[in-house]
Order: sequence, then structure tokens, then C-alpha cells
Amino acid sequence: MALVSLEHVTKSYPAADRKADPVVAVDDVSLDIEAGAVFGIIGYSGAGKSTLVRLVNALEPATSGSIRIDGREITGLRERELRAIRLGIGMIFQQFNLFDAKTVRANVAYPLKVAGWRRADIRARVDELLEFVGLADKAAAHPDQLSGGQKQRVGIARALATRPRILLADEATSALDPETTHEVLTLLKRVNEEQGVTIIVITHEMDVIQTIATKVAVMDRGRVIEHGDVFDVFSRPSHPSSQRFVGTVIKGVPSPAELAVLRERHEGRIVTCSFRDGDASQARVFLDLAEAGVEFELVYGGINDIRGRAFGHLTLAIRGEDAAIDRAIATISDHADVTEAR
Ligand SMILES: Nc1ncnc2c1ncn2[C@@H]1O[C@H](COP(=O)(O)OP(=O)(O)OP(=O)(O)O)[C@@H](O)[C@H]1O
Repeated sequence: MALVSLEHVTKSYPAADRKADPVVAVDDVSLDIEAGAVFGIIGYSGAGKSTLVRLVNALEPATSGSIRIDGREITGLRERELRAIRLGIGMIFQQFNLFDAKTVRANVAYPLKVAGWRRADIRARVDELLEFVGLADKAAAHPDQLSGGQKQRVGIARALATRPRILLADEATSALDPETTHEVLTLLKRVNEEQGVTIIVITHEMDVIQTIATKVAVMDRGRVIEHGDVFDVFSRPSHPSSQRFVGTVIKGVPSPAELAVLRERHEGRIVTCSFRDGDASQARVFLDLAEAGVEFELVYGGINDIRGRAFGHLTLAIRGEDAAIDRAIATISDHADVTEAR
């Protein structure tokens, strides 16, 4: 059974102009998020990602559809019951949302106080959490004395305080530089692997997904247009919007403008071969071309790695008899995706 299960979930808001149609922020979304996953939700600004998070976190009710957390339907629950559900879900934010007037220790202790923990238990739990996020020496500091990465680590410690099973990360690294982003993502990976927390990562940064997510859903205008294993979605995105998104981080696929330049610079037919581990290798493609007796030149390409699995794209300028080139393309097509730029 999925830990978070959405079925035909829709959320609409009345338009600012009451006579206009309502704004459909989340449109008929069905998704299952398994326990133990790092599940990425990506999409451009306005795609509906934050709204989806607010629905999962029970901060707002869905307009229609069903949301089950750990098998329990949350739509229609009363506020008191929703509060109990929310205790099982931690949350971290882009702007960290720490209490500036409180020390690091008091920030992390806050949810435990609200939950009614005893003082001695709070102290022990906060010590344990600060140790885990590597900030034991900053317990007495205030947030304004910390770097962005350190603030987010406090945010993570606070979100984990009550031992939630789910952590929602809404653009949690979007305000950080690349090195600090990497540090925070490494910590989130440990939260997932060492503490067994299921993490839902909302982001517009594809490399965040590439680094830590196991599954990904791509949102566009309120809908989930594609979802699955990160490797599958990244190596073979099927929807044009996901292709554009994936293209921002994946090495090796020339953009239309780059293709135009390649065509100008190189004689012959321009062909891109895309292969994934288990399918074929670069060497096999070169061998097929040599056997067909055509001349070729590698003009663009790259190999990508997602959690130890490789896929790549090679763009070649192929010269020779048209029939021989057609034969070579047919042979390569048996084990790689081939697209020819026309
Ligand atoms: N409370 C609200 N009232 C009216 N419209 C809303 C409300 N919240 C969100 N929307 C609209 O719903 C759509 C989706 O917004 P949402 O914030 O969920 O997108 P997002 O993908 O998280 O984008 P961003 O990354 O910019 O936050 C947008 O068109 C937004 O204007």
C-alpha cells in the first residue's frame, strides 16, 4: 500500500474576477508515493506544485478526489484529526521559516513543546537531532549567525523532531548556492536512508531531482503529465514539456538552434542516437556504422549518470550512399532510439 495516495485530486480557487472561471491549480492528479521513496515533483512556476503540497499536508482541503495518508482518507476529516495527521508530516521551506528571536536549540525544540513532550526528553531529542545535522556546536546561536546551509539544517532538524514518516521539502535548496545545495541534499539523502523517512521534494531545479530522487512526477498546468523512475523519465521523456525540462540538465541532446549550426558546419545526414544501459553501447553504434560502410563523425554528445545508471546521446554526421545510411540507421534502431534532423 502506498504511503501517500492521490486519486483524481482537483483543487480550484475562485478567480479574482468572480465572473471568470475558477483557477484550477491541481487538475485530476492521481499519484502513489511508496514508503521509503525520495519522490520529486517538478514543473515550471505556476504548475501547481505548492498547491499539491498543501493538499498532502492537509493545510487546505481538495475540491474533489481522494487523498490517503498511510491508508487513511484525509478529505473530510475534522481539524483535530487533521492536526494529528500533520504531526506525521515534517516540512522544510525555501526561506527556512526559522524563529529569528529563538536560539537554534529553541527552534528545534519548538514542535516538541507544542506536542507536549517533557523537558528532559526535549533536551535529549534536540541534542540527538543537532548531532545528526552536524550543528551540535551551534545550539546557542541565533539564525542570523548562521549561513543559509546551516539554517536549512536547523530547518531539517526541526522538521524531523517529532519523528514524522514523511518530509515535504518545498524548494528547500532554491535559495542556496550549488555547493551548499549539495551539502543539504546529502543530508536529505541520509534522512531518507538512515531514518527511513519518505521525502517529497518539490522543485523547479532538475539537478536536485537527478541527485536525490528515486521517482519523479512532472507537473504542467495543474496536471501530472509524466511520472515514473527518474532514470526512465530522464533518459526517455515522452511529453514535450518534460523534454524541455530534462533538456536543461541532460548532456548531449542538441537544441534546435544547435542542430542548425551543426548542419551548417558538417556535411552529411545529422542523426542522434540515444541509448540506455542494458540497451547498447557507444562502441556498438560505431561498429554498426563501420559495417554499413559509411563515413561518420561524432559532432555532439554526452553520457549521463543517474544513481549509477548511464544513458547517452550521440549526434553524428553520416556521409555515404543514402541506401547504406538507411541500412545503418535501421540496424542501430534495433538497440537505440534514432532521430534524424531533417
Ligand atoms: N490561494 C490561491 N488563490 C487563487 N489562486 C491560487 C491560489 N494558490 C495558487 N493559485 C494559483 O494556482 C496555480 C498553481 O500555483 P502553485 O503555487 O501551486 O504553483 P507552483 O508550481 O508551486 O509555482 P511556484 O513554484 O511559482 O510556487 C497558479 O496559477 C496560482 O496562481
